[in-house]
Amino acid sequence: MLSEQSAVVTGGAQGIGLATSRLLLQSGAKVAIFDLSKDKLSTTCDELKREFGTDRVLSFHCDVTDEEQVVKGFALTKETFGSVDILVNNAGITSPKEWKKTLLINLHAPMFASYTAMEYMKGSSKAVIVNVASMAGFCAIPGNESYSASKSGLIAFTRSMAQSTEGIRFNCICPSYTDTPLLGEPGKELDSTLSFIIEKQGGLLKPEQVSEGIVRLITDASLNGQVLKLTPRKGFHFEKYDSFMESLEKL
Ligand SMILES: NC(=O)C1=CN([C@@H]2O[C@H](COP(=O)(O)OP(=O)(O)OC[C@H]3O[C@@H](n4cnc5c(N)ncnc54)[C@H](O)[C@@H]3O)[C@@H](O)[C@H]2O)C=CC1
Ligand SMILES: CCCCCC(=O)/C=C/C=C\C/C=C\C/C=C\CCCC(=O)O
Repeated sequence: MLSEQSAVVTGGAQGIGLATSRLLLQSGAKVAIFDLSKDKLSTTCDELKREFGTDRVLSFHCDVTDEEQVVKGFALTKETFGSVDILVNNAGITSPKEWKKTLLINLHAPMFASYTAMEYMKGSSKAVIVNVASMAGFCAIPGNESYSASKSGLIAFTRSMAQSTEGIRFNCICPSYTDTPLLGEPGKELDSTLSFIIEKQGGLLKPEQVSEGIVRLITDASLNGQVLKLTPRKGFHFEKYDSFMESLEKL
């Protein structure tokens, strides 16, 4: 399905990014993983190389907020795989006290990576960028304003780019709480408020469910500017929007 295509997945060393990298590889793509955690990146990429072949996996250690490193990563991906066709902006953090860092990683970095990728995607007939936002972009989390704002911003960025960019599709996915290390150390009991919230949402999603949605947004060429929500109760459902012109008429 995705053979001859090459993808960059940021934050692909674990969680949703790892599930996405694996599904992309299973679908035939070559995958470059950009991640900050040297150890996890190395363990994950070794495992994926054993499973899918050394020539289909590229490991790139970087901080997505370091613009110079990100440009190097795209250049290396193009040099190694011959093209850059797919970008999944997945790396993200939640850290209520570090609001500037949260905005830098969750919003500024995906925007910079998208602008950079667009340069490397020239000549690709299948170029697509998927941003991993969150239901927090719709349901603002009390006390976690930087996270919620970063995800609302990422949704707006995606929709705006989709309307103004020729030849590259932009979509985003908005999962609710998903079972990954982002929510707490694996194996450790979750914080009681978080456990209560997760019970309210109907349980946790699995990273593999989210990756299925991401790959759908990549492979279905009819999808552009789409915001795909995913929750335990409703499953996949697209947010419905008026066009910009229709919105103006309703102001
Ligand atoms: N787990 C959840 O409940 C949900 C997560 N999301 C979003 O999904 C995305 C992935 O999250 P998870 O897999 O849950 O998180 P995770 O914490 O399990 O994985 C995030 C990965 O990103 C990497 N990373 C973090 N900062 C980085 C940086 N500055 N540069 C490069 N790599 C960096 C980490 O090393 C890690 O490998 C995030 O954008 C998150 O906001 C969205 C909805 C729900
Ligand atoms: C419905 C929103 C789903 C957002 C899921 C997501 O993207 C991941 C977020 C990760 C962490 C949020 C952390 C903690 C939330 C815990 C407490 C909120 C406090 C609520 C309150 O005090 O009322």
